[in-house]
Amino acid sequence: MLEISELRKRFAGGPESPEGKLALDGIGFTVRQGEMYGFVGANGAGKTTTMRIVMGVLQADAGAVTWQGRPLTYADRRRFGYMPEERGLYQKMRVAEQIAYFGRLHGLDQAAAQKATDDLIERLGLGERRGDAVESLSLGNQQRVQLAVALVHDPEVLILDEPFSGLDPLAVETLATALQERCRGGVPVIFSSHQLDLVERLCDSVGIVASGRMVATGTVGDLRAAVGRTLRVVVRDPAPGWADGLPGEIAVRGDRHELVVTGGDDQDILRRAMKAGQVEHFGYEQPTLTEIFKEAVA
Ligand SMILES: Nc1ncnc2c1ncn2[C@@H]1O[C@H](COP(=O)(O)OP(=O)(O)OP(=O)(O)O)[C@@H](O)[C@H]1O
Repeated sequence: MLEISELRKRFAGGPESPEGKLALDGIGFTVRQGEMYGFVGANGAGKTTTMRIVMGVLQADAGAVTWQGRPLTYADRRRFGYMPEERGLYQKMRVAEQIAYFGRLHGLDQAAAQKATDDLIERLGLGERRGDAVESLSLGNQQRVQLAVALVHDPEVLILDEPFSGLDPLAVETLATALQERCRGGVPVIFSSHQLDLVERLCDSVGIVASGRMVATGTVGDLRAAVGRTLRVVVRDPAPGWADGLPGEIAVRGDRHELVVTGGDDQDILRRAMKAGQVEHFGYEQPTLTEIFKEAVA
């Protein structure tokens, strides 16, 4: 289990802002074996800083990161797989050579590094590009190589900073499948993303961070329950003002009015909708992660 508790980090300021920037103000969450954890938040919320602290690239001012119940060491981190936000491939090096090289850096012998490289090249669909220099690859293929580099030493934990950004749907599926396989093998996976639909689909648990603080964390189910379900009503060609005073938001699309409410007497709303026009839809819906996110950071 990877446990991140009460991380605080202030970056030093310049002459214009001598107080600096408080990037993390008590970030904490736990990721268990075989759990896929989505780390989400607006730009500048503190996700990259948190991941860098976990990987030892940055030092926290306070707080702790523990792995299997004891403080994380350099040796532990060598067994982790990391995809940094700034990426980190040698542009002139060829794909297969590069993946094997990172395997060696993580302590694999030549034969093991070669075998892991061949497996990953096959698994990530890089076969035709194995002899090409990284700089000649598309963004999506570079990202596949970046993931291969993070996976080559069969890591105990995976920490991935926006692994899906800029990828086409096929590359997203390839990467997602590779991560799910590792997860099924018991590896905790943390990834940050702004693609909330993807996070909702892939992750067991989610952490929402805003201005360096955790504003929500738990399973998507827990977060849904906290927000509560919404009632969506679509009425065609209704009388004007039919929804006045109801506790929700109304959107007008052509001759259709869509009302979304989180409270109120549903039977009363139904009666009013039927009186106002033709009711095309009336039903409760679970909030999406995007709605949960908006509510949490509001
Ligand atoms: N080296 C640094 N020096 C000064 N401030 C920094 C530094 N690194 C990050 N920050 C600031 O710390 C805050 C958190 O940044 P961080 O990169 O962790 O956010 P993020 O959630 O990863 O954002 P994004 O989604 O845009 O990648 C931001 O206000 C950022 O400007």
